Amino acid sequence: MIKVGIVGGTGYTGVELLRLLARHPQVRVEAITSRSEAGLAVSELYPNLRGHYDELRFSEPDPARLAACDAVFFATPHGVAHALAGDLLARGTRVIDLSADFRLRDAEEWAQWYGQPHGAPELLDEAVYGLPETNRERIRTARLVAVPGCYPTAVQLGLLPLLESGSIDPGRVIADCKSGVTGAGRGAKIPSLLAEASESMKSYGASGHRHLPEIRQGLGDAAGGPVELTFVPHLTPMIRGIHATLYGQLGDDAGDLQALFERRFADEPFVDVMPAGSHPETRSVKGANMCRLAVHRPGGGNTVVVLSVIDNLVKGASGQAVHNLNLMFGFDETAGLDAPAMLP
Ligand SMILES: NC(=O)C1=CN([C@@H]2O[C@H](COP(=O)(O)OP(=O)(O)OC[C@H]3O[C@@H](n4cnc5c(N)ncnc54)[C@H](OP(=O)(O)O)[C@@H]3O)[C@@H](O)[C@H]2O)C=CC1
Ligand SMILES: CC(=O)N[C@@H](CCC(=O)OP(=O)(O)O)C(=O)O
Repeated sequence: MIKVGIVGGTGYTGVELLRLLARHPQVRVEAITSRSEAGLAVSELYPNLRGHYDELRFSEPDPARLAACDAVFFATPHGVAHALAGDLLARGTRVIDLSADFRLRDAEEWAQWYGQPHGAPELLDEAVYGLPETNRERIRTARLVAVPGCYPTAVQLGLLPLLESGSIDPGRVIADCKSGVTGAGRGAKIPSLLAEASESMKSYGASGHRHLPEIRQGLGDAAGGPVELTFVPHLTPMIRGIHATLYGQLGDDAGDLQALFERRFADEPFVDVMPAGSHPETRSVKGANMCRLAVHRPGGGNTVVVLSVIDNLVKGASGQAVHNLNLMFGFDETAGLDAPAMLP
């Protein structure tokens, strides 16, 4: 049994960590922080957790208490892990960061996209990008893991087989993505109000979203060179879910794409390549640590269309974070993560 801490326990990804870890046989949540709810019992704020964490209360972030844990999750806005991760690592606590603080390898690029200087550039060399489907072996020994963003997870998984095999032109890739409103976090924001977000849909960040450099970095690694990506995110009136529709231009010698995808993900417990002709729905992954993919070649032409769905809070954040924890501590990869999706 290991002890874990969660910084940012009142947000959507924090409470999702609690829900998943409640079923984890080898993990005990020892500390959970919130500055605004310090002193409150977890089960009082989140009655769905009654009976699971009855002794646990939110507390102010206390470095000594966090350092007594084997691992600490950061489910906080960007910048928070920059400030605290170095101290925890120095005291022997491993860090799993759900924010974007350590996802980009280049501190200058991070500063440009996040509008503030990188707060811990000295840790970037040892940070491991926590996409198990590409980095499994490095994650096992990592002390600091940067859990990928939600859009970056859905987009990279959908494009990896095509770019790794050189099947598509890396100069012309399009990712048209839709997210539910929990992607924007639990903080009060006007665009997340029911009257603003329901019965409507809109794009945002079309000329540059902060996930663009992260996705480009990952796809570039897969392709072995730069990838020109057009990425347009949209806000849709659903609570959870990401739907990515991905377009690539095939070369003349593209083979059996269905077989390519099935081979690439044959041993992956959290990627499901659906039968040819499928159209995965976001509700088929709601609450589950799963990415469902379908690959299409409309009219047998040169454009490949990949459909990729995840739950932004599970495979797009907290579930993937627990998967990383399982790898880092040598647990069964699926521990705490074997629940199927909820339908409807
Ligand atoms: N929502 C999603 O779908 C996804 C989110 N992420 C990332 O995960 C992180 C958390 O997201 P989400 O759960 O949605 O965010 P929320 O806004 O819902 O929650 C943020 C949490 O962080 C705490 N917090 C805020 N500021 C600080 C601070 N300065 N020091 C310590 N704690 C702080 C808050 O509690 P309090 O203020 O009380 O301390 C709260 O518990 C973000 O970086 C986000 O980008 C990644 C993938 C998907
Ligand atoms: C709907 C919505 O607002 N989504 C967020 C992305 C989700 C997220 O939390 O970003 P990370 O994965 O990088 O942490 C956005 O576009 O900024």
